[in-house]
Amino acid sequence: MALQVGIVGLPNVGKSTLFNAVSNSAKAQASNYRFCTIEPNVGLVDVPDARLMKLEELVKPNRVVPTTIEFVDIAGLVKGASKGEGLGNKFLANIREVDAIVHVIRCFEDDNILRDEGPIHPVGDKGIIDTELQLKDLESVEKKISRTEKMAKTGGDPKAKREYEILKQCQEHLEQGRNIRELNLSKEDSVAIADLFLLTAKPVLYVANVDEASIHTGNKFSEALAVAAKEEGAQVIIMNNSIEAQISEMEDPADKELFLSEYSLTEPGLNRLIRSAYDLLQLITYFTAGVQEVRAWTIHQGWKAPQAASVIHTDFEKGFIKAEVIAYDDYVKFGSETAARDNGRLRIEGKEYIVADGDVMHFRFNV
Ligand SMILES: Nc1ncnc2c1ncn2[C@@H]1O[C@H](COP(=O)(O)OP(=O)(O)OP(=O)(O)O)[C@@H](O)[C@H]1O
Ligand SMILES: [Mg+2]
Repeated sequence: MALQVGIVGLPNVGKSTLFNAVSNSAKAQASNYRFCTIEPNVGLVDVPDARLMKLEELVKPNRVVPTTIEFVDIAGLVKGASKGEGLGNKFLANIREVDAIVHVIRCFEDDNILRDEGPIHPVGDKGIIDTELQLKDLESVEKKISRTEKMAKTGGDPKAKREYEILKQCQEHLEQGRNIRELNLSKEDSVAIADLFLLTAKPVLYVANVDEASIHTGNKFSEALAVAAKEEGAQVIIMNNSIEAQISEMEDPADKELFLSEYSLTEPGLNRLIRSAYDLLQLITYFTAGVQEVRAWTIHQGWKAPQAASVIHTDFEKGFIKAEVIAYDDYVKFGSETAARDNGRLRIEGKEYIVADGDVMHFRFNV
């Protein structure tokens, strides 16, 4: 289950620079870390997780497999993109099925970097992109309304009627220039629009792409953006995409350390971004740890043990018997599975167990 994140924004705001940072950072890792470019604009990267490194140290496995996240870079959207202006429209389809959106906003001044929208204006820029995504969604909603209208109005099916009501509600909301995610539709009601993959229903986080001097403090632009983002309960990550791209190009870890310390950074901003995307999607990680392989797996918060097992193999879910679980902290405290077991810290859990972030799991199953 690779989580997919789509990068959107106006032209020339630093989207591809961010994407290159993402792609390079994976390439520059040790050889047992994977990178593949699925398409020129889709990059699969490892999710940085210090716990995985710790488990590697303790278990000394043949290989370590992090969990991954996919980034999709699209061409800059311009005003009118939803109606086919610019290149963006063609690519909007690419982000239909992403799980979350990272919206990059230019928060740096540089006269050499072309900008068609006048002085730097993060909130205005956010508005332009929001509008394009809303118009695109409106198109999808209206198409479905015209498809289902007759049935909802003439048929006696209450489900079709309810769906129609929700669609109308979405239409009205979009026409008012608002995003679908604000509607907070119930799980049940979301079903009515699930097949539309609405862009403004997806969770969003903002990257304030700031100038070098502002990476720790932010600047007046990122502050204005933060106010607007707060209104919609969204997070803003302050970073400098050019610096990120430079960090990611360095292959020698010592060079990287030095570069980071020159900027008084303890880690790349990219790590913060990836972790925030994880939180945004309410994902958690559990581990499997054996001498062959130490591996991180991504699941949704609240998943029970059999469902968690299914990301390894569907047979694990079907034939699930029980799970042996050691909390990450216990594993580290006692240093090995055996020691944790000897100290009574290995639990046997059944089908109803809700997996916790960091659990080290071993599944027993029938085939
Ligand atoms: N924080 C920053 N400070 C200064 N320059 C930056 C910063 N981030 C990116 N740039 C520069 O801005 C230019 C545009 O960046 P990039 O190509 O990543 O934009 P883009 O959003 O992908 O544009 P497009 O929509 O045209 O694909 C590049 O020259 C890049 O080096
Ligand atoms: Mg680009």
